[in-house]
Amino acid sequence: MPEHEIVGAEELKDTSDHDKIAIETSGAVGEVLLEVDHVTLRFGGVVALNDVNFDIRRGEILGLIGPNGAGKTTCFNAMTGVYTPTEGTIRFKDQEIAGTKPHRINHLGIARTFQNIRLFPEMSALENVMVGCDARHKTSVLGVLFRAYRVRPSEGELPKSGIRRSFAKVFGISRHTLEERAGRRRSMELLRFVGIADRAHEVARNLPYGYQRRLEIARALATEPELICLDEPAAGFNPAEKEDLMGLIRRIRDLGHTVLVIEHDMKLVLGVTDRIVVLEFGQKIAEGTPEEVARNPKVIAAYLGEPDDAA
Ligand SMILES: Nc1ncnc2c1ncn2[C@@H]1O[C@H](COP(=O)(O)OP(=O)(O)OP(=O)(O)O)[C@@H](O)[C@H]1O
Repeated sequence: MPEHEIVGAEELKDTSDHDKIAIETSGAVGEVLLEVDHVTLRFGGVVALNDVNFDIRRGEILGLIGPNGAGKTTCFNAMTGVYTPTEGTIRFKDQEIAGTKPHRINHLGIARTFQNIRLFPEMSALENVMVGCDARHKTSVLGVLFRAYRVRPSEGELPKSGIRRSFAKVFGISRHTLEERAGRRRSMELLRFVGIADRAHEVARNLPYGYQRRLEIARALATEPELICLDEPAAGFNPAEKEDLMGLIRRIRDLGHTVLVIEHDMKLVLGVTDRIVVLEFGQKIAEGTPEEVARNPKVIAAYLGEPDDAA
């Protein structure tokens, strides 16, 4: 008898229950969550980041903007363990993370999406998100193989009736099974949350572009990150899709996540962020509220000559 639950039509209704996917945060809104402390990063002779300094505060939506080649992606990569700063450091929840491996940083509570979508193309949308949920599971490989670690299920976790129910009552249910069921339910909830639950069982490579972008976000959210970094989430979106994305970014924050967003679309950045940090040629040239940044002469000068991006 399969231990997995089959997701039925009932679960495909677009009625995301935010309480089920909200995260528990370990600090107060407004306190410093991540600190980029005088970071310099060189690639040979290229100084991609030059003494960059800023904070991300818990509960905010922070925009990281700048013209092409300003150092935004390099900054993301330094925060998520892809690159180690040449000088300076990065702290997350007061812990130094510069030079820490990406999977460890993810475990500490930072997730990201990529400029170029990176999904498991042959897996379904639901499975892609379940991979993210798996990252939070406690069961070891041996525990999974032998289903050795059994726990006493709550009433809601027991099979509805029959011999399986009696068996589970006496012998318990393997922790792996319970974790997998919870992961599947949570993944489905996340697909509803980002608005793509109607195609949960389609392989990722067959999904329309906008669905793939949202799927990447759902997968990142599945790891329950306190900080989620979105790298150009609106790339390739039309105006209506950008409007929807702004709503989604706000709802992600409302779940308890802090959001960092790199984006070229100024209308979106100015419309959705609480604060903005501006880079140019690897240096921070401005920081402030969207209104402050929009009227900063250095920012205006940096964007002159890039009329397409400033559209
Ligand atoms: N792996 C690398 N090796 C060498 N130089 C690099 C590497 N990654 C980035 N750079 C250089 O560092 C600088 C900053 O690049 P980065 O990709 O961080 O900018 P960006 O602001 O994200 O630009 P875009 O908006 O075009 O994505 C650029 O001059 C780029 O050529």
